[in-house]
Amino acid sequence: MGGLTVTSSIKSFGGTLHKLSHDSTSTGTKMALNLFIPPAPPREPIKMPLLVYLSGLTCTGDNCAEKGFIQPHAVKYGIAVAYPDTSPRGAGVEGEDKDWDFGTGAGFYIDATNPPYDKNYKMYTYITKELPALLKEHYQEIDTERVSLMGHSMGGHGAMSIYLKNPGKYLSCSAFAPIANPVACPWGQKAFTGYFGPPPPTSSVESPTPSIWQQHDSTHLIKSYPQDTPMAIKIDVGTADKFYQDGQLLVENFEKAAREAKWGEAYVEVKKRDGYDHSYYFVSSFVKDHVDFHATFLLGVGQRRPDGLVVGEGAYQV
Ligand SMILES: N[C@@H](CCC(=O)N[C@@H](CS)C(=O)NCC(=O)O)C(=O)O
Repeated sequence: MGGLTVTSSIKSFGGTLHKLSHDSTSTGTKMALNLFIPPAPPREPIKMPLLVYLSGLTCTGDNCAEKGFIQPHAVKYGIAVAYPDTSPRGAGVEGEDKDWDFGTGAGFYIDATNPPYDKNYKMYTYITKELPALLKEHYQEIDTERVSLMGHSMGGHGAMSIYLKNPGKYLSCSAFAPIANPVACPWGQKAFTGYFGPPPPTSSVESPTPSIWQQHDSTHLIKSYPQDTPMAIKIDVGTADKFYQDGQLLVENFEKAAREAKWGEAYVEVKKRDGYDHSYYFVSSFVKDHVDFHATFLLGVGQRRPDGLVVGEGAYQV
């Protein structure tokens, strides 16, 4: 895993944003990472939980740190926030810098299996294994067992697919304008072809074994998510989002699959936001709702959902 370099530490909303860099064993490259730590571990010896924010196409960990405004809400609850990068950078893979929606800045939070991307494009392992281990080693005040996922666009796909692929591991999941059905949209099809190889053959009979494409598609994953496992997903999408209008997000396909799998609104909440676009003006407008939602699960403030589901056993009170 290697050491961690603190490039700078910047005070923000009473907490500190640490700009970090480390040599990644998953990607074989140096990875940059932002980590926001609220003012003080508020309730020692209880550690602070972690919210991981996954960014969209072309982003680094800086976009949301600079204009997502999660920090004041994270300070209120005493939650640490990690903002990882969206891909390896400078891996030297041929073609990785050709397009803005594939390769550099577009890692899709999967482990590529298709050469030449299969050596470095291992963002799934990076987010699920290396990142928590790194933070556990270097930031003892963070509880890497209490983690929730949040993301935007490609990062919404990352948050949802990682949540659904690991039932019960993450406490909650939320997404702004997620790529919710990548196997069926141009962005996802391009990325999955490059990272996994050609699309799986289509058949009128649903195969019992999901293809590698389906194994990373939230709309497919929710169909087999175990009914006896906690489920907490919150999604917002703007009606003036051009990518939504162009069929890149397909949130309605995910919502339909969720309802067909009997997950009602108390478990999978989807809100259409009238007139909002795809940008951080949209993300920052609803970020408070998302952090409030995650705090319910991360801190166990003892809320009971309308369906009777008790969320978060009171670790401590806000
Ligand atoms: N470069 C693309 C847009 C990419 C884009 O909108 N990326 C979103 C995530 S999918 C984003 O957050 N961009 C960075 C920003 O707004 O700060 C274009 O020109 O159409």
